[in-house]
Amino acid sequence: MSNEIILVGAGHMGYAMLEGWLGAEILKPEQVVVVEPAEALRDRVEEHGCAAVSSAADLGDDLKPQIIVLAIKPQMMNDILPDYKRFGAAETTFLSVAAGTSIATIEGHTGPSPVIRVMPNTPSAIGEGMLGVFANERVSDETMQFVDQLLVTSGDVVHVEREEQIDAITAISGSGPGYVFHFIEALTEAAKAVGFEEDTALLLAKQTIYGSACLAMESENSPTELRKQVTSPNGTTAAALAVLMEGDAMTKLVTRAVTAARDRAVELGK
Ligand SMILES: NC(=O)c1ccc[n+]([C@@H]2O[C@H](COP(=O)([O-])OP(=O)(O)OC[C@H]3O[C@@H](n4cnc5c(N)ncnc54)[C@H](O)[C@@H]3O)[C@@H](O)[C@H]2O)c1
Ligand code: PRO
Repeated sequence: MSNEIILVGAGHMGYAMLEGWLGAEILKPEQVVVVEPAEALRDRVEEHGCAAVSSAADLGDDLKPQIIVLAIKPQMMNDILPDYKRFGAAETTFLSVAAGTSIATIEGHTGPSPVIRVMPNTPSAIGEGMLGVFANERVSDETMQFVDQLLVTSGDVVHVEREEQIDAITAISGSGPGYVFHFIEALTEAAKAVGFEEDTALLLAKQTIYGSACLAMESENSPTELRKQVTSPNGTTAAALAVLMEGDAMTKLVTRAVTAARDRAVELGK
């Protein structure tokens, strides 16, 4: 079996994953062909030694890829997928990272095909991603093993049993970095409000989130226990948490946000 991969879209997500795969030497540059209309983004992948073309029409007639990675916007799927119909109903597996787009939508264009949905996140760019995976029954064990090998170079991988769980993963870990970056923004603004310059405020916020995330990963204690260890009775943390936890405010707000993201993923799939 060949390991040839066509990567459709080398934007934020497509490029982040490609860098991980090449960096971990799971793939050699000559095994990947990238389809990307933006010239600057083609140049970027060509610097890694990958071939890059601007449209599917420029792909060779004799190409028989093992995997086509779809890293394009969900709103573009219906326009772009017909260009890949010729690879459908063959040995090619379609791997989509698009939010919302269902396997049924993809097979609507390609015909019955092996399809894997992966929901990565942007920390995949530095190998610290969280990735959810769902594969249809047409995906062979051999291809799934190979794809898992690729995906672990981007971070932690969980397989889910039902396709709709990918929408829920999208709302937690797919979009999650956006929530965390917003919390960094908020903490930075708060640091400025209590008197720090921008640079120091940003450092205080980023290192606090980074250190806390590392401790949560490394410690055997739960986040609840770790929170209690920070919180002296009648102390400073207690004063702040009284604001954030009043009426479960933070949990309710985050749950509303996650539900909105999950609902949007469902909507994008329609
Ligand atoms: N960015 C994230 O955090 C994230 C996380 C998980 C999943 N995703 C999913 O990844 C997908 C891509 O998102 P992104 O953030 O990388 O967007 P992006 O805009 O950075 O990348 C999309 C790329 O597709 C290219 N493109 C447009 N038309 C094309 C065509 N006809 N053929 C090939 N390429 C074409 C664009 O030039 C662009 O570089 C989306 O479906 C999104 O839901 C994104
Ligand atoms: N970025 C994509 C979006 O916002 C999908 C998850 C993260 O739609």
